[in-house]
Amino acid sequence: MKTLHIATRKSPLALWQSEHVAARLREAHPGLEVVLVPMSTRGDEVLDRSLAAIGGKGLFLKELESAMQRGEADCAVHSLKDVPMALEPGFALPAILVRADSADAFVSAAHATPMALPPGARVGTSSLRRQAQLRALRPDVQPLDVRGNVNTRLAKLDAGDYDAIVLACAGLQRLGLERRIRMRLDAPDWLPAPAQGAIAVECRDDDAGIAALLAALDDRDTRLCVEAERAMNRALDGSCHVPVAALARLEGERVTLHGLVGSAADGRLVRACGSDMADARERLGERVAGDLLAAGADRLLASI
Ligand SMILES: NCc1[nH]cc(CCC(=O)O)c1CC(=O)O
Repeated sequence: MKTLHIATRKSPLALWQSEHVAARLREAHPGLEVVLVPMSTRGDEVLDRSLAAIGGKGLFLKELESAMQRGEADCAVHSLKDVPMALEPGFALPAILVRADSADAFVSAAHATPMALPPGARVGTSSLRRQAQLRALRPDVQPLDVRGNVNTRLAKLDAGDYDAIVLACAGLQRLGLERRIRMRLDAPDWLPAPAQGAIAVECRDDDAGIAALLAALDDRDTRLCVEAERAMNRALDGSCHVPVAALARLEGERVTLHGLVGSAADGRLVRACGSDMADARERLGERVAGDLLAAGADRLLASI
């Protein structure tokens, strides 16, 4: 086989994840040459506006997808939580790697937990999902935007711009920064982004040879869980643009899914939970989404 080219973003976390995929591919296919093709995306370059304002999650993928269409790359590595619920036509995700830590992390030098923050504390997170859950716990703290990669956000915390920030445990662990985690924010009380902690590999859907190579890295248990989470998110996307969080767990052949939608403005949260056989994971996701809407997620949207 020729050399496999992996398109990747250039942030330290993106490069770690792509090197990880490259190493797993070399193990799975001895003799296969794998190289990275690092590139910049609009989501990385435009840092002065919120992601929602410049076009959403898809911005991290577009340049990588164009490289695959031009034949400059065979596949691209993503954090699955940054991949839109509807993939661009012509692309597929043949590999979802075994999930790392899915939890969010509370990061602060001075304060051990969100409850220990002083009144009015400044907490850096641009994620409306994290802002809503923070305000539910501590209505008095001020969530403030912080864009940029993980290292940039930590540098802003260290410079005193914030009293604390919230990041994904998985990103900190991959970068060797696990010591920065003061407290894990665990499910079901605090829920992460759908598919947080899972790495996915994308390729063109007409490239059966590449898809077969990548499929060697696919982890069935992770896929079953993230498909339930993403089905829930997809079902809500049509009806509301509010922060969504979800986490599914597999026990035997049963998937249990916790979901919530929230308001970043006032910290109201609506929660739902359900469980079903793994085969019915997408219907489970849709059912939990329906329960969230029935429990008030629709009214929450109307009041925003
Ligand atoms: N939004 C950026 C992003 N995308 C994926 C991760 C973490 C790694 C993962 O979820 O697999 C992060 C950083 C963060 O949220 O702290």
